Amino acid sequence: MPSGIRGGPGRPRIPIQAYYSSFDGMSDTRDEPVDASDLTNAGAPTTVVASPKRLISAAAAGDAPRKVLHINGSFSEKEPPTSSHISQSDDHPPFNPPMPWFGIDVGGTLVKLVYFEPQEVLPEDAAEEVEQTKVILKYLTSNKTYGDTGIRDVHLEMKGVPIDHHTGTLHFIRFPSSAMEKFIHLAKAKGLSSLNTTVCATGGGAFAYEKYIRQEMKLELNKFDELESLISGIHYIEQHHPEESYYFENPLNDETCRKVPHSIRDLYPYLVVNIGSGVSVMLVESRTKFRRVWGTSIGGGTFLGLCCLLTGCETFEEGIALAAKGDHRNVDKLVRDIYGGDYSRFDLPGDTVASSFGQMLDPEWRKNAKPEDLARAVLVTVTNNIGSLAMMCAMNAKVDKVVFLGNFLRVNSVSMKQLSYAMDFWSKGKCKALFMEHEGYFGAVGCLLEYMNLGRQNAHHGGSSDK
Ligand SMILES: Nc1ncnc2c1ncn2[C@@H]1O[C@H](COP(=O)(O)OP(=O)(O)OP(=O)(O)O)[C@@H](O)[C@H]1O
Ligand SMILES: CC(C)(CO)[C@@H](O)C(=O)NCCC(=O)O
Repeated sequence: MPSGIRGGPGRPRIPIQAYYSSFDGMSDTRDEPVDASDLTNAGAPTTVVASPKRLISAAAAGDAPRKVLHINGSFSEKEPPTSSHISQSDDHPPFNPPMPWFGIDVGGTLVKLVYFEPQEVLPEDAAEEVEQTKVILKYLTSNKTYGDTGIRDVHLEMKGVPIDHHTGTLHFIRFPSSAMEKFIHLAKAKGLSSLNTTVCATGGGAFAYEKYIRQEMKLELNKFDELESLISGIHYIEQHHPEESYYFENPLNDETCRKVPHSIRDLYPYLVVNIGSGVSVMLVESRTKFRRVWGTSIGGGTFLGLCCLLTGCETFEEGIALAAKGDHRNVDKLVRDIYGGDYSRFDLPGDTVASSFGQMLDPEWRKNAKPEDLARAVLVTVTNNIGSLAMMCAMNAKVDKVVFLGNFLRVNSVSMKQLSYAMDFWSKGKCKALFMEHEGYFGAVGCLLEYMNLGRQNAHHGGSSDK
């Protein structure tokens, strides 16, 4: 069986279309059909690739395969192969996809770009590619900000990490999705489109900007499912960053609260609640098996949108800073505002929110509510709603670990602590809220892994949804 091709005995197979290209020089490819029903006959020496452009850059790098197998289709209906199917120890020859090596996740609010800088000396005979890559590398790594809105999260950088046969540094960069067109022009100006490369992208924007990217940059675009990328990114980062996941001990006590590292490796099953613009909830049952079980439109975008509307703030950071010093009790109606105390019969303490924004029907309360109180009330409303949804999904799936991710949690310890407290309170201590340091970058990491695998497989499939 050629390296990277996995079927797995007993799994249902669906048709695969395949053909060989004989490769005799810089631009000569000839297609020969093969019997795709028996890939074990594929013969040696074969490398599986996705893009004819790769052939040309492989020739430039001096590692062109004699024959190339192009595959369209899936390997199995139930378990599509992803980067996570291919372990670091797979016995296959080193494969170098064209540089630069990055994955990009174009979300509803933010674009996340993860760039892999290899430690190794780049091959001499790919001089042009290397030179251009160096220009891009220098631009990315010598700056911490790009234009008006691009930011490199230096504190998240990961050094000495392996991807496939390479070791290097992962850089984490983000900018608003509204700057996507500007980014495309900047990338073009930095010479990205002159490289023989394929761009791998995930997130809704990979679809929305597909035509524009193809037109402007004349690059091949490979789109990957955002949730599949997210899950494989989680597995990868968890494996290579020792204190990635953690929980909060004593979340609501400022003096004793502390972050406690807690690995989620092989702790299946667990829920992943990704809080981006909207919220997706996934049940992860094994390294290769997950499904989207629920979602809600009341997410990070809701917080930011309502916060801008109610307080006049302009940025997420401003909104979070306001919320941090506000008091939601000046806006929300509590159980004790209705009962005069606890509603003991059903275990509802008096300080539980009975009605979010419930005091705002009174003109006097409205007059007294400060912008920071309103910001806090929006944050509490959105966070509580996500928490109770996560709790119901956890109960339904009978899991006791819920991993909360997404950029809504960036610089937002208020929500993380509140989620920790709420999960613990509602589950009577049975359910634990976990968090991860690389918050919103997992989709982009998964996409990078797909890119690094592009040479060995050409699969693109999403998880299922049973909402
Ligand atoms: N600098 C920022 N600018 C805007 N929003 C931010 C910023 N930092 C954190 N956020 C929060 O993160 C959310 C976006 O999170 P994330 O990047 O994970 O999702 P997305 O990919 O843009 O959205 P989706 O997955 O729904 O398409 C915003 O809605 C906001 O609440
Ligand atoms: C549409 C996506 C998946 C885009 O990332 C996300 O914003 C989301 O899960 N929104 C919630 C949609 C819903 O299930 O109601």
